[in-house]
Amino acid sequence: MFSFNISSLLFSTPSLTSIALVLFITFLTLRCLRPLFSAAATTNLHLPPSPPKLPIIGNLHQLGSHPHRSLQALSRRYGPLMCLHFGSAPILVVSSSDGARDIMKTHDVIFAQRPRSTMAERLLYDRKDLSLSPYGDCWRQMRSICVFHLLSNKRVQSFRMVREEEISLFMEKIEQHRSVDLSNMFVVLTNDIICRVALGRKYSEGMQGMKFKGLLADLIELVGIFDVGDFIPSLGWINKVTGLDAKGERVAGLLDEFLNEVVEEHRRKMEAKSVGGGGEDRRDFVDVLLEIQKEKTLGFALGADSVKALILDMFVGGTHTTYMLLEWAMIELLRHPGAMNILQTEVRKIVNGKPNITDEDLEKMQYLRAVLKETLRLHPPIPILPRLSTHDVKIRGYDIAEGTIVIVNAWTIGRDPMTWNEPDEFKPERFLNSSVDFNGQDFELIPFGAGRRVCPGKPIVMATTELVLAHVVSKFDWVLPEGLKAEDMDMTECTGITIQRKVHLLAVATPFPS
Ligand code: HEM
Repeated sequence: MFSFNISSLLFSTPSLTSIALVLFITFLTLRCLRPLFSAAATTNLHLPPSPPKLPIIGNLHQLGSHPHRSLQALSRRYGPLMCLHFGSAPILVVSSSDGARDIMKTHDVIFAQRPRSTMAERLLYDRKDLSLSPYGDCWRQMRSICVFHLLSNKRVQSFRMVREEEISLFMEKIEQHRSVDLSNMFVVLTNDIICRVALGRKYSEGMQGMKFKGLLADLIELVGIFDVGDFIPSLGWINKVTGLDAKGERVAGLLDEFLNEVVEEHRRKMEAKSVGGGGEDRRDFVDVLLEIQKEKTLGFALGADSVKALILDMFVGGTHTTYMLLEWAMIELLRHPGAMNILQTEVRKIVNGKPNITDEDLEKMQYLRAVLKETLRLHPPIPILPRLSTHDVKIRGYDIAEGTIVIVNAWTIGRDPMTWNEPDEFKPERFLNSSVDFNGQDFELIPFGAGRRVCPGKPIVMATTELVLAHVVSKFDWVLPEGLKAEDMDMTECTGITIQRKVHLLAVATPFPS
């Protein structure tokens, strides 16, 4: 996604070649002259070390197809705080837990902003959601809705039956087929759970289901896309030529249509006083948001676009990430039969043949929690965390200017040899007698981020993944398909800014006890 070739993009369309050439030369000239004017202002600044950069694109060419890995390699050379340029935009890359603490704790208010993304703003109602909302009153309101009304422990608890029903269907499918594509199955499971929790029902079958599935895939792809125009505005026109702008418009329009229908359906039910089948605990996210909107209980008006934007946040933040965590956990367990064995022994002993796994059972499963932590340390689904500085500030003696984009590389931090023993090895045991947690207080493990912008979805993630994994490993024994050895598993990651394995995880299940 990041490894594009600027010259081929510029000159691939013959009819635009001459315009492109003029723009290119004008921009290049301006770029070359600019340092002459700005040098005087910057000479007294103490800036972090920087790799040499190219005209126009800066260091973009160094990001490669796996930015978290390329940034790790660069940080080994230039240090845990380094300055890159994406086009002309300065980017501070943070690759140590100390640096992350400075950004996300000591100076959290200064870095509580997100960098702008034209595509994500188009899809998420011009930042009326939570994840892109500029830090301020509006963000605070969206955040409180998410933390207290949608994703609180109490609300997550209220959806236990949904999780149990979906997991039970998932287990039936495994029982029927035995030889399964676990990647696909985890995608369907996490989508179905979030659909029922957020929208009140599943959208996985029939034409409507197909349409929604396609739209969701487009949304996730587009939100994560690297938009060259955000960093080199004079090249923004490329998106028109490649069709990216048109695709963004089309997907935003279709999603809006879909969400309008969902909201209308919920309104009609509310008017008929049959919300979610009765009882406060059965309300889905749309019900809760419409009630807040109607009753103005929070002391501010919640706009129609904010309701739809928040729903999309739940899908963008909630589906892909949760499925990736489950997939990586199973990949690592299949590659490490010793760890799988310890986990199965723990879970089976606690479950003790009961059909259901309770919250009290999960509480006792320490190795299960250690497996999930170790998976998130090695494979944080969102490896690089974006922030933006709103003031000039000194970090570790370096001057960081207002408007600098900051990338905290959670992936590199999770594999820092100064912090972790054998950092590239999968060893859940390291967390058994350790107080290190991923709650945003321990900066050596920040898969959910930290500070004001920390992920609000952690309670629902843990409630879902612990229950799924406990079921999957206690009720079945697992092996790789015949002929595939654990050491030969292809661990190549997909290109892009999330960490996903390229090939699907196929595995064979045998019921336990057999
Ligand atoms: C394994 C699963 C997940 C992981 C690893 C994850 C990770 C993250 C990370 C790293 C951030 C940025 C934090 C920062 O900048 O400090 C974030 C933000 C966010 N996440 Fe998650 N997330 C997960 C699941 C979820 C779920 C299930 C939801 C909702 C249903 C969700 C909703 C959000 C939202 C709304 C934000 C933006 C918060 C803000 O800007 O104030 N996430 N997540």
